[in-house]
Amino acid sequence: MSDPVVDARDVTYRHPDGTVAVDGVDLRIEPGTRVALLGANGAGKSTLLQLLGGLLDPSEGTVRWFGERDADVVRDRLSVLLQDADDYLFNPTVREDLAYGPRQLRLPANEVDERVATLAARFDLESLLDRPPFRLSGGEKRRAAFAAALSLDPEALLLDEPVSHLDAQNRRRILDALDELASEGVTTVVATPDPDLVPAVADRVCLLGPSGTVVADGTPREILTDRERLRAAGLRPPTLVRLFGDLDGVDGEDLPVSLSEADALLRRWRETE
Ligand SMILES: Nc1ncnc2c1ncn2[C@@H]1O[C@H](COP(=O)(O)OP(=O)(O)OP(=O)(O)O)[C@@H](O)[C@H]1O
Repeated sequence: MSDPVVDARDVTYRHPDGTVAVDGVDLRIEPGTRVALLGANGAGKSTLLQLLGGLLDPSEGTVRWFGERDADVVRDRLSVLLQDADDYLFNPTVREDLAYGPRQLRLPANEVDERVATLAARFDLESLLDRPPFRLSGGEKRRAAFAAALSLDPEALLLDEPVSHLDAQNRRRILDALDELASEGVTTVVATPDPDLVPAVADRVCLLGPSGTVVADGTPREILTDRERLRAAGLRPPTLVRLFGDLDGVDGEDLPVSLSEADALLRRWRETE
């Protein structure tokens, strides 16, 4: 069996002022899985994502990536996209930002150009390639940063709130890209405070409690229909669960947690009318 993409054991992160942001987390992420780290603001999602991505060293515990103890050895196999797009756009043009990673890997020039062209087409960046990143809108920057994170063709992608504050079209583009990556077998980990987003991006949900611990780990259905547990974690159940869960006779496996499940349920009702 192949090594897990990430294997975190009893990981704790303490800020210099003593604040414990992540507390004793055990988390093993298998290749090809889609995981959501779901938690309220301040729950420790960003800190945990940075620990899992090797950008922060744990105060206690260990993290291994593909079986390795040194994150630098696997840097080109795993990309992390944090919330601030500006962190990923530091070259004079978008084109150079997309080419930066592949050049670092010393890929031949024609392959670098090919990767840039493919990413530009995938994220609708063609007309922006020769612009300086600081002349892009917020949504365009997010698309460019996402493309830059994919420029190394990583086996795993860890993203912090990838669709927050995006309009419907940009949101759709990012979600389509995540679907495509999943179908290619890329492992994705998405940190989000939004239970409504979870069914679109994950098959497994790690629910963070208010104090940096993982309080539940299960399928979207198991986690998103557990209203009590979500409330204890400072979150509201997803809209669909609140809407359909209050109707008589809709419970258990019938309760839709995704739009496609809600659509199927509505169709069944229409047929039996
Ligand atoms: N530099 C810091 N010094 C001390 N405590 C910090 C620092 N940065 C974050 N924290 C604390 O660490 C905890 C976890 O923060 P983190 O940013 O990981 O949470 P989050 O779940 O990503 O939140 P959000 O959804 O608001 O982005 C919070 O209690 C926060 O106040």
